[in-house]
Amino acid sequence: MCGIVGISGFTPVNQLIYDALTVLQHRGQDAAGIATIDAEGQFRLRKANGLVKEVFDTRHMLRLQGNIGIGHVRYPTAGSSNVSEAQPLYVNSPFGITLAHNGNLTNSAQLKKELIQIRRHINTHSDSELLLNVFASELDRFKDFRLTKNDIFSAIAQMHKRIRGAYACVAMIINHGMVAFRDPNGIRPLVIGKRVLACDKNEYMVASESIALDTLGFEFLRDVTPGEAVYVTEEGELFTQQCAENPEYHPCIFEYVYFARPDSFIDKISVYNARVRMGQKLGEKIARQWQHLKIDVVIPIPETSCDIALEIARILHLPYRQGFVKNRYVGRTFIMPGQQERRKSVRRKLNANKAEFRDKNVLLVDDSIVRGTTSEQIVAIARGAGAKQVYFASAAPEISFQNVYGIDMPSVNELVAHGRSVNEIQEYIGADALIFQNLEDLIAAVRVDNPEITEFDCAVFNGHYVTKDVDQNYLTHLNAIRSGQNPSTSSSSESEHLEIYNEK
Ligand SMILES: O=P(O)(O)OC[C@H]1O[C@H](OP(=O)(O)OP(=O)(O)O)[C@H](O)[C@@H]1O
Ligand SMILES: NC(=O)CC[C@H](N)C(=O)O
Ligand SMILES: [Mg+2]
Repeated sequence: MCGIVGISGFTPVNQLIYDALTVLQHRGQDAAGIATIDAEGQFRLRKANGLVKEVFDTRHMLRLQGNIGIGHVRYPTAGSSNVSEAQPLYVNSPFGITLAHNGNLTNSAQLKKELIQIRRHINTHSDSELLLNVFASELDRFKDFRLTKNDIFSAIAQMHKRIRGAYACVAMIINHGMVAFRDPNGIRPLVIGKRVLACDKNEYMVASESIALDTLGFEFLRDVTPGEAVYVTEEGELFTQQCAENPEYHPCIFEYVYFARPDSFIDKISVYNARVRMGQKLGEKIARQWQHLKIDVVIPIPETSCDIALEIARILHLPYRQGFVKNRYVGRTFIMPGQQERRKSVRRKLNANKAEFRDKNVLLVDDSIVRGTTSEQIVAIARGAGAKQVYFASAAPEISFQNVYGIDMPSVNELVAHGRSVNEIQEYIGADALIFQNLEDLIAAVRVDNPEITEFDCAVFNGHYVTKDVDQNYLTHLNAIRSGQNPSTSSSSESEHLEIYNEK
């Protein structure tokens, strides 16, 4: 679940994009990158593996000159974690184009074949490189050196016909400006904002989450709608157009469960309110089904489940206690690459506050159980801290199906709920009782703020893929190519090499 940002302004954007990426860091911890266009019309680019604060030194920031730029934080879902697949990505034909992508394509093999046939070289296993080349090939159909806004919009309309999957993107075209677009199902989020300078000129910003606009002092204008494209010319003029033939609103429900920050609004829905309502629904289910259990205290598993657990405690009239202390210097474990790394990090990240567990029946609450990495260890930690009984509640239903739209769950074998009953999962994680949210309740909890959304992408829970192109063959193939894959990150020497190649 990567984070993307783009700013088209009249003042230097390097620091603004850096700040936006730090706010979007929770969406990707593997690599970060920024590209700008300088006063001579040249791209400046810096990208490497690592957190935003590790990737950009002062010397990089000084080189990232220009009043227009885009940025990316990466959580890989295709190819590898290698720095060659870090974003923004770049092509030099038919124009200099850089692009940053959040999502995952489902017809990559087909696109690659088509691109090779029209003599476009693909150098990595990144689906985003394919997407960029499809965009470039569609722009190549226009022979005038200067593209009009209609040319750009019709190139995106053609892309929507060729590309399947999830994609929220921001790009820059040399001599033209900034372009952003969202796939026809709106699976990944994208918002647009503006700020007005003292000289009365408008600067525009697009980002994965509204919090990036808040932090940078941009006014939230609206969500980019599914299938819609945004074009801000070099002169700062904004144009938007619907480019999909049959757009539908199917945002990914897992953004609300886990990915997005609680203070974001996605498609008019407050992520925080959605989580509180998840807590309410789950609390009510616990009250109905666990009357026989005597719970002493409700304890969240920081950080994402805190808002949910607080509401459960309120519904159950029980105390809420911070039984686990989170090490603030360890990032999100679920989006780390490799199971070994994820396992080790849970213990480094969370430690029990023993006084909250001793001789108590505790209800541990998490937003979701995916591979069971967190829950399995946390139940053992709670017991080690002296808990009598350890009950566990998940605010999301059982995750039994692969994700193909930008969450790294390519293999069902990794999912603890796949092929297991609730009792078996309970046994696997070592809890004394386990309860999951119902899918209808999760959907109801999220939908309240925006009833216009009739169907969310809930594929990980129900196996229904909204792009309608995902069949068992594809899922089996995905399982085979990415099962247990633990892509290595690049060495620092590789990264330096790339840096010299790309940077002024
Ligand atoms: O079953 P698993 O495979 O362990 O995945 C689920 C866990 O991972 C996430 O936490 P994470 O540490 O990524 O981030 P957080 O601090 O935002 O909760 C999520 O909130 C669950 O706690
Ligand atoms: N999580 C994402 O959005 C990943 C984007 C893209 N598929 C990549 O792997 O780089
Ligand atoms: Mg968590």
